[in-house]
Amino acid sequence: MAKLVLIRHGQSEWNALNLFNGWVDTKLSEQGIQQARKAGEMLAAEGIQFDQAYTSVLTRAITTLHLALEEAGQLFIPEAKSWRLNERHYGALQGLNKADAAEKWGADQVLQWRRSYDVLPPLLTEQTETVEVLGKTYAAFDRRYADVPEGELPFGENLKVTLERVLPFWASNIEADLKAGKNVIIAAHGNSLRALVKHIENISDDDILKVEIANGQPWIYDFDADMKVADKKIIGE
Ligand SMILES: O=C(O)[C@@H](CO)OP(=O)(O)O
Repeated sequence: MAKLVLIRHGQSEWNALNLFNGWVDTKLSEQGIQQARKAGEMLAAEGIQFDQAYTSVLTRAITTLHLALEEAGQLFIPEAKSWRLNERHYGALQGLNKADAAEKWGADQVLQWRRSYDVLPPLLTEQTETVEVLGKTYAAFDRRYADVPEGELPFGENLKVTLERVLPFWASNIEADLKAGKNVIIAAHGNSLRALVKHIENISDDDILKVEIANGQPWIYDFDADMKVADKKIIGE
């Protein structure tokens, strides 16, 4: 039986400010750092021995993985990073305050953008766009995306599109490891993990709207030999 642990990164500086984050590369807040360490302690208490780690190319997820594995005494395991595990790309909403957006466009529209399966956010138009927040300029894209296949670089995604770009990596790496009996840990993001959870648990397009994944709370799945979920628990709730 192989185990899969999903961890959403600890609170980011932009989560704390209630800003749309998406692909903007923000850091963990102090609280986020503590949440990541706590997740590692809880995983150590579970006694899980990991064989492989995966994360996105965004700092908040990578840092969370490293802090958690350090606490669990398993920083030595192999790790791979992929843009396919990045947060859903929030398009032109990136850097905006979520409460301000709800006032401007209405709470229901913002809920659809944030949680629906197939409503797209307003899209970016140029690869060179930047986001200005509190006097700092953030690039929408940089050289870490140089290997993204032609035409696949997103300018804004809904959960459906996010799932479509996560799935090839799931099949080629994560599922392949689990089938080989390896225990896998993934540190990623609220919406890239919601997409994975939808796939793993076969959740309907409507019901996925209600699924929330909290910062730093590990979701632990046990898979049987046929890749069916034999057990699932969320720790630290
Ligand atoms: O801002 C974001 O990128 C995500 C996750 O932090 O936000 P939301 O929960 O609104 O999808």
